[in-house]
Amino acid sequence: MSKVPVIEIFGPTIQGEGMVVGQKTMFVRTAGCDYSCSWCDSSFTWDGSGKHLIVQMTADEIWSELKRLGGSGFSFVTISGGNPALFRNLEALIAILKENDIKVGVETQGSRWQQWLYDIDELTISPKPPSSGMTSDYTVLSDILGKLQNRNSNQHISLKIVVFNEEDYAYAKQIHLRHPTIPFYLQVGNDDITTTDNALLISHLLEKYQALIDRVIADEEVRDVKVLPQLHALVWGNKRGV
Ligand SMILES: C[S@@+](CC[C@H](N)C(=O)[O-])C[C@H]1O[C@@H](n2cnc3c(N)ncnc32)[C@H](O)[C@@H]1O
Ligand SMILES: Nc1nc2[nH]cc(C(=O)O)c2c(=O)[nH]1
Ligand code: SF4
Ligand SMILES: [Mg+2]
Repeated sequence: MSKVPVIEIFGPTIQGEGMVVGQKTMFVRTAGCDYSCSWCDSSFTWDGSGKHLIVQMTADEIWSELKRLGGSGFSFVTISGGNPALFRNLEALIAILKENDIKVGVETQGSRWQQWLYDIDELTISPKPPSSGMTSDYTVLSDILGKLQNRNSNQHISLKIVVFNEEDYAYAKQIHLRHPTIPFYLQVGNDDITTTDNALLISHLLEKYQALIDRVIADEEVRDVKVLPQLHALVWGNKRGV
């Protein structure tokens, strides 16, 4: 049976970001990314520092681990990474989750296409702004968004862009204006991804959140937008596996 490199499986926790923020969910995090964002809060998935944690797993093995950790106490699984869209083989896991009436969320940056993206219930596409150091391939992004437009109405897609500065804001706005019908989320960038001083981090992130809200309030051209912090960072700081 085909395998996928998994670096962590955890939960139940809550989805801390984006369109289903607050949702009780399990997480499956794949290893490896085609990007290397300067501020990636999950760089251990691709920079070698988490190499010893990577396990090649079949879909059945992943499902068993999800049940071992979550028992019968979950109905939602979020697949993140790294970039999970690097792996065609995830189709087997998604099939098992569907068979068991589990809703599936995916976090990906919109740089790679997979057929199984058609089957995701809550799909977050998160193109990367200039501060990441990455450059977006707009052709690939538009192609992916175009393909996903006609899925059935109980499947949802959103664009979620992390903002660290004014240039990032301009980038996010441009993406939104190119794809005005896709639900648009702005997320506060965490610029201190190593601190263990939660009180300091949380007050800092709340200040950043306020600044991002103020930016949106002042912008008459950006109307249909949701502005969110990373809720998990406000609750647990930079802790991993939550
Ligand atoms: C770690 S990524 C994994 C999935 C996929 N590679 C992606 O970037 O969408 C999950 C989410 O965390 C966001 N993220 C990563 N580092 C962050 C940071 N320092 N502050 C805020 N959000 C961050 C990403 O933009 C993405 O939306
Ligand atoms: N609670 C929680 N919510 C999250 N939303 C997106 C995450 C990610 O790293 O992809 C994440 C995460 O790592 N934890
Ligand atoms: S695309 Fe996602 S996982 Fe990859 S480096 Fe950027 S934030 Fe990290
Ligand atoms: Mg994260």
